[in-house]
Amino acid sequence: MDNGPVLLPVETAIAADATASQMLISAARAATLKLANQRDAAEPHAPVLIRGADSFTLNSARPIADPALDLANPLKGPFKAEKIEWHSAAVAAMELARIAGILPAFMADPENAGEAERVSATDLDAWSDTSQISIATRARLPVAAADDAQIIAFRSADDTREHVALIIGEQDSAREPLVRLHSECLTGDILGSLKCDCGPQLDAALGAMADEAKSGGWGVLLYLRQEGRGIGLVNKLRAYQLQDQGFDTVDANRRLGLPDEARDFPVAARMLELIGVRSIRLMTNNPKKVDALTGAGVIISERVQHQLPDNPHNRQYLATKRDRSGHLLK
Ligand SMILES: Nc1nc2c(ncn2[C@@H]2O[C@H](COP(=O)(O)OP(=O)(O)OP(=O)(O)O)[C@@H](O)[C@H]2O)c(=O)[nH]1
Ligand SMILES: [Zn+2]
Repeated sequence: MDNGPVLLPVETAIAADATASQMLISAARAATLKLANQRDAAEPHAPVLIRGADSFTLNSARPIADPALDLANPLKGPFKAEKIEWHSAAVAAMELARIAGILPAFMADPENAGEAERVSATDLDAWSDTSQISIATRARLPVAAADDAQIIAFRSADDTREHVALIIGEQDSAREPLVRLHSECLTGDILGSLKCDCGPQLDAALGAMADEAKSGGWGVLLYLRQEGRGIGLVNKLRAYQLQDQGFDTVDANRRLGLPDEARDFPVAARMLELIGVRSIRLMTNNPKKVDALTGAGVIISERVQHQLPDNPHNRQYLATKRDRSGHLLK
């Protein structure tokens, strides 16, 4: 890392013989490891540098990195937290781990780790620069909800995630479209998971847009490749495992040392801009989506409630949305 040491990600490292005297982990993880001088766990995604009595190996680092393994591996220690002289590099490393969808844990300045690839904290700025996003292609796409839909795919130079928009009905600049920002949820969208409300919300949004199109209006579904609110599929499933141990959605993410909300909504604003949409009616119960889009220059003339019936498996998830994440749910 520019202005910092070589950092070896514990989850994906293949250098079996690597050892290091220090590890970079999240403040949340440091709090769980009961470090005396840990950073304030109020910012669970913040970096903390730790040293143990012995050098870390990949085998000993893994249970330190992964809270989902805590029940099976009573933790070793003690560890002590040390001052980080390369703080901005450490913050960037935590963010890179989130974007890569891996556990935010690294061996610092490892031996026998092989060749390192140089990265810089400013690489992250290029990654989140929405002006890099452009329309890659469009095609007619008949879907179950509407057989005259059109799909638009987007690409960005520094981001491999391919976001898409589905346009239902005839685009009409004189009329505000009904818009839904849907964040990827493989478990809910594809497998019919009952743990969340994503699948029914997606179907209902497409249905509402089809109804709108029948009465001369139109709709835009933005399908954002920000699985698990931006922490990735594997980390979301780790959070599910922690939820089964009793943590709610917010605390499960935080315990993993990840933000409970890490989606970047400016991406959605840029997609709307590229389609030629400035003013919308937004289907959501989440006031933070409204604020984030408004902040990115989209005019929201109306928030359309988008609440679906609950089930015994997602009742707690929805209650957490309402009680801890500020969703306007009845
Ligand atoms: N980390 C994490 N992500 C989850 C969990 N359950 C669902 N998700 C993700 O949450 C995202 C869905 O959120 P959305 O339906 O867009 O909505 P929202 O911000 O809650 O608000 P609405 O617009 O009102 O639906 C998807 O990316 C899911 O993968 C969970 O338990 N943990
Ligand atoms: Zn879901």
